[in-house]
Amino acid sequence: MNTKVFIDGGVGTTGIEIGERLANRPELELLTLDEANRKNTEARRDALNAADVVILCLPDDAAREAVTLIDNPHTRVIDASTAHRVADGWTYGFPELEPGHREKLAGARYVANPGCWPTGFLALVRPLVLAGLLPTDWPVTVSGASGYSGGGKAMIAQFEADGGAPTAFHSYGLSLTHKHIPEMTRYAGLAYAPIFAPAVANVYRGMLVEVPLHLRAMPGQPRAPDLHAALSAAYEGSSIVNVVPMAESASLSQVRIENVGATDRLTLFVFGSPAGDQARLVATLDNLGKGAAGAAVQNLNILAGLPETAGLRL
Ligand SMILES: NC(=O)C1=CN([C@@H]2O[C@H](COP(=O)(O)OP(=O)(O)OC[C@H]3O[C@@H](n4cnc5c(N)ncnc54)[C@H](OP(=O)(O)O)[C@@H]3O)[C@@H](O)[C@H]2O)C=CC1
Ligand SMILES: CC(=O)N[C@@H](CCC(=O)OP(=O)(O)O)C(=O)O
Repeated sequence: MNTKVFIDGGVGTTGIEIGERLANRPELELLTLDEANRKNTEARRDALNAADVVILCLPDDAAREAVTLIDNPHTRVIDASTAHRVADGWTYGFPELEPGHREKLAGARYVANPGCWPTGFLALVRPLVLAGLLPTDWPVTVSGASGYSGGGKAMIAQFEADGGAPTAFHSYGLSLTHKHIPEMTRYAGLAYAPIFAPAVANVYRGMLVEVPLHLRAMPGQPRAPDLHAALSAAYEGSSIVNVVPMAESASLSQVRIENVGATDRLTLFVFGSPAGDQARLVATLDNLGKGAAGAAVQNLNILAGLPETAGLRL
C-alpha cells in the first residue's frame, strides 16, 4: 500500500524542495491542498489526519498548531521547524547521530528535523565526543556562512529585491542566543553551549560550518589524523556523509560555498596545522538539502521502511 504524505507549507522554500524529491515515487501518494485552501485550518486538519506521514514546513507557531490538529493516532509527523527539536516525546531526525539512532527513528511517531547549522556541527562534533577525543565540558566554538535561502521566503525576497542584495556577507546571532544552540548542545552531548558565530552570504544555497580546535590544550593532545579517523569510522559506508581523505584536503587552499550546490550530501574536512597542534573541522552542505529537505525525505524513507536514500540528490 502507498504511503500517504502531506506537506503542510508545501509551497514554501523547504516544502517545494521536498515536493521535488517526492515526485515520481510510485510508492508514495502526495496529498495536496490548492492555493485557496493551503492555509485553511479545516482543510489542513483533514489532510493532516488523512496522511500516514505529514511533513511540516511551517514557521514554528504554525508547526505547533499543526500538531494540535492531528487526532489520527496513525499519523506520523516530521517537523522541519525549530519548534520541537528539544521537546519531550520527539525524536531528533539526524539518523547519523550515533549508533542505534536510526533504529529509534524508524519507530518514532514524532520526528524533529535538525536545523541546518546543527546538522553540520553535530556531524563534526558528536563522533569526537563519543570517541572520547573531545571532552564533554570542552569550550567549543562553531562558525560559518549560509546561503540566504536559509532564511526562507522573507530573506530570499530581501536578497533578490530590485535594489540588489542587502549585503555580500554579514554576521548575525550577535546576542549569542541563536535558536539552534539548544539542539547543538544537547545532541552533541556537551555540558556547555558552544559559542555560535553564524553569517549569511550572498549566495542562494549552501553552507560551510567550521569548528576550530586547539589540539595542544585538549586532554591527550589528539592529532588531526586521530579526529579524521574517528569521523571516518563514524560515517563508514554512508552514501550521504563523506569524509574527505586528509591527503586530499591537504591539497586544498579554499573551501568555497559556491561549490556546495544542490545536494543532499554532507561533506566533512579535517585540516591540521603543520605542527599538529591545531585543527579546523569543516562541514559543507546544502541548507535546503541535508540541512532541510534532504533530511526530511531521508527521515520519511526511514519511517516508511523504504530505501533510505530514495529520492535524494546524491
Ligand atoms: N530554509 C532553510 O534552509 C531551512 C528551513 N527550515 C525550517 O523549515 C520551516 C519552513 O522554512 P522555509 O521553507 O524556509 O520557510 P518559507 O517562509 O519559505 O515557507 C513557509 C511556508 O509556510 C506557509 N505558512 C505559514 N503559516 C502557515 C499556516 N498557518 N498554514 C499553512 N501554511 C503556512 C507560508 O505561506 P506563505 O507562502 O503564504 O508565506 C510559506 O509558504 C521553518 O520552520 C524553517 O525554520 C529548516 C531548515 C533549513
Ligand atoms: C541564513 C539563516 O537565517 N538561517 C536560519 C537557519 C535556517 C534553519 O536551519 O532553519 P530552522 O529555522 O528550522 O532552524 C537562521 O539562522 O535562523
